[in-house]
Amino acid sequence: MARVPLNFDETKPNIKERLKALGNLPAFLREVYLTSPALTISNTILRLLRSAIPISILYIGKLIIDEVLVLSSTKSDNLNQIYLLIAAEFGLMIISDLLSRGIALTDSLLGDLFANRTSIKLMKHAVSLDLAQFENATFYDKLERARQQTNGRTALLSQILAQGQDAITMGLLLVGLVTFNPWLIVLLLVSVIPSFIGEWHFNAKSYSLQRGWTPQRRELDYYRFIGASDETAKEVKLFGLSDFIIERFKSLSDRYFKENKKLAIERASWGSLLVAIGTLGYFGAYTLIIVDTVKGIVTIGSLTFLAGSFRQLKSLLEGILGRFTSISQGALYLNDLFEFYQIEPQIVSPVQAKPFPSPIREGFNFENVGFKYPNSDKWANRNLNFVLKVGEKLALVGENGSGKTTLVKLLARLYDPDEGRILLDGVDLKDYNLVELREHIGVIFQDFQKFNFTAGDNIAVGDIESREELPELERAAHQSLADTVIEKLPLKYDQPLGRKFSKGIELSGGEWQKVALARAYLREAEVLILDEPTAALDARAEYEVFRRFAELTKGKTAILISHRFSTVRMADRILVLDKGNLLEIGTHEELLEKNGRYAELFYLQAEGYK
Ligand SMILES: Nc1ncnc2c1ncn2[C@@H]1O[C@H](COP(=O)(O)OP(=O)(O)OP(=O)(O)O)[C@@H](O)[C@H]1O
Repeated sequence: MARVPLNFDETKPNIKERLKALGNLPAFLREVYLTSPALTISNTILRLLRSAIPISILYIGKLIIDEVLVLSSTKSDNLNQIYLLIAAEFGLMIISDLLSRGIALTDSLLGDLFANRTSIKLMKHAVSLDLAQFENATFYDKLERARQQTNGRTALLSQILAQGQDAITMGLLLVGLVTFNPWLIVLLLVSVIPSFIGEWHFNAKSYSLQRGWTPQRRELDYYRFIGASDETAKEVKLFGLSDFIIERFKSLSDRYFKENKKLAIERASWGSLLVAIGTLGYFGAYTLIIVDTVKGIVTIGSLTFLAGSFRQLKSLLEGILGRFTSISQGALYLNDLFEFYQIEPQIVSPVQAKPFPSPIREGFNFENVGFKYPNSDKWANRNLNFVLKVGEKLALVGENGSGKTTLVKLLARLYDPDEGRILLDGVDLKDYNLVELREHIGVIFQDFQKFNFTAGDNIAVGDIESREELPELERAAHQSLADTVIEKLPLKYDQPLGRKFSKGIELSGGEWQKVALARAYLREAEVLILDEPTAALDARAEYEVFRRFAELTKGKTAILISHRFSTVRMADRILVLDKGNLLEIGTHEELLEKNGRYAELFYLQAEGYK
């Protein structure tokens, strides 16, 4: 979707920039049309028809009054013409109501569909972006503002369509007015322009305020969430954090309220003054029409027609100008949405991507790999040189923060190295098809997601294509010991897990871990990565998991991260990381013999168990 580039301080757009943002509207309308061509066309036709109603009603009203005057002055009792006109007026009223309802209906249907379509597009785009982009606060501000656009823009749509409709109605009324007295146009402008200028000015201020407050609004949402959520309730209660969180929420929301209040008061005061000026213009026009009637320049019927037209024109013009400012404000908000769509992922498949080498022949080769997180100056991994042979089980060991998880994130191309490269069968990982690469690597992270889905779906997320294949799910559950957990659930594989929705059952940490582990087994991946998969398991379960792991991953390449040496020693080789650097690598025996860090940590833990 095209977007008008805005090179300015976007929190304080000036008039030119705001007009420029209107350039977003064609792209927006195109999106609306694509949402439902049938509804968009129906809505447009209904509005076109509806726009001719006001002048028709007014004109028939004029004809009725003139006819009444003729009849009463000639003392005629032939009322046929009058009855016909009244019937026509009645018919128009009914049609007008039907059209308005049709417009409201198509508006709301189109609005709902558009909001859904935008939400889906937003989710699709968000998931295509890099993890690195999610680690940036500015990105979250953009995402937040874009998300607001999904519902907020429904109103914009009705406004744009109503604008077109009112413009046509106004054009027709204006023709009538000009025919009688061109001066009325000048008075009309005097009666609406002052309040338009006021609206324009205050809408700009309100936009700046809203936009400038995006980070704080996110913060408020965060306090609202941690202050009242099942995920945080335990700690909030035990640590007695409620008052602390409420106080932070209160002080921030009070500041927001004060700023909003100041603007609202300013707006109301100026608004009253500007409307008074406008009313003066309105009464000027009214006087002019009355004087013309008294002088006999126009008929009494025309007096009612003109006064009615003028009143309607005034409110239409006010509506159009007022709406114009909110449409231009809406167009500025659209920038946020289109800007979000324009964020491009950096980690992508190359144009001529190589297929994943299935089966892998040699393995991975880390060549001087270094990586810093985007928001950090510290190397999370540096100078990594080692080979992970196909079929090998490699354990990663190291203190907290030594770079173990980062290493596997690089392997799965969640990030790309800043230095050096990772080769798979002699080819840079970046040259492979990204989707295939991720399909062939099964990773279970220590902070795996506990989805509030059914137990079956919680396993199926490992390979969502096999969601309907119960035997496959059962196989994976058996391999990861999750079957013992699921057997005890009343609804078995159909049991909703988590507490967010009704009928949901919460599992213990270890039970969740078994379910998550099944995801890795479900996916027939050639490379399996388990990042502290057993941290929450009891000793017996851990032993059993690893006995099976060794069997199940025969011939597969696997990486295992663990702080438990009983687990680690089952690996073919062990890589010890220290502050992101490779300190030692070798078999359990070799490293013990070396008597370095591994041996030190191993004996330290063994000591603890004595
Ligand atoms: N998303 C991130 N943004 C910035 N820095 C990060 C991020 N994730 C990790 N780090 C930093 O990178 C370093 C390595 O982290 P990593 O998660 O790889 O360690 P780890 O060895 O897996 O630790 P643990 O044993 O605690 O799981 C740490 O210093 C950490 O603070």
